[in-house]
Amino acid sequence: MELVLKYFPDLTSEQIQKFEALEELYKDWNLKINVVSRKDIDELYLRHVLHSLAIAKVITFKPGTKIMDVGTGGGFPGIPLAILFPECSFHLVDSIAKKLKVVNEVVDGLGLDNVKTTHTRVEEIDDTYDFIVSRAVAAMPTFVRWIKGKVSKNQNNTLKNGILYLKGGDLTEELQDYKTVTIYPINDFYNEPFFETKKVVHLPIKFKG
Ligand SMILES: C[S@@+](CC[C@H](N)C(=O)[O-])C[C@H]1O[C@@H](n2cnc3c(N)ncnc32)[C@H](O)[C@@H]1O
Repeated sequence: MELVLKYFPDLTSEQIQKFEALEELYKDWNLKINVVSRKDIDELYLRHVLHSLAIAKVITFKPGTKIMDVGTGGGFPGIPLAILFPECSFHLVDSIAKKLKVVNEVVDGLGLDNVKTTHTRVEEIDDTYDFIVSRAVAAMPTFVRWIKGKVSKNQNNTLKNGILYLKGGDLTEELQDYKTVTIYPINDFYNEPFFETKKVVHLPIKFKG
């Protein structure tokens, strides 16, 4: 938890209490339903919480911003972001029910009333969002196809509406077709070896009309 405070020193006591409660909740639920690997559970704050919150180093979501986390798995990046931005709404979607069982338990345990979850493939979602966040779900061309028509036009934030994706490695080839993409190396925000090759990718989405 000190790691989170190191990079997010302005958390409220309520946010600190929720981030502290996360570890216990995940440890308990992970014993029953394994959604987070053992190594990752031991380094939950580095590998999951801080990594998810890298998106918040790129953008401060304004109150009322509507966000979908596609392929949330055990709740990342959606749950840490929902704690950090309690006045934004988060829709966490995954195609595997047992993962969402854990997410629902954590959401209830933390009393996160700005989070809803849906068990479905994202292609089936019929709604629009200001931003779509994600980590480790699909290659960008596939991902962009999945979320087509799901990004809304309203722009109240500092970044243009679209995708904020957590990705690692060399992205030159995968992202070469996207002229409007911006890549933020996470080690510009955090000084931790774990993030050495990791990035936040912002891809604004054009919409019709
Ligand atoms: C490697 S896991 C990543 C989970 C989480 N985002 C994280 O980083 O810890 C990929 C997740 O995407 C989900 N997924 C894959 N394709 C999907 C789709 N079309 N719609 C919804 N979820 C999908 C899988 O069920 C899985 O939970």
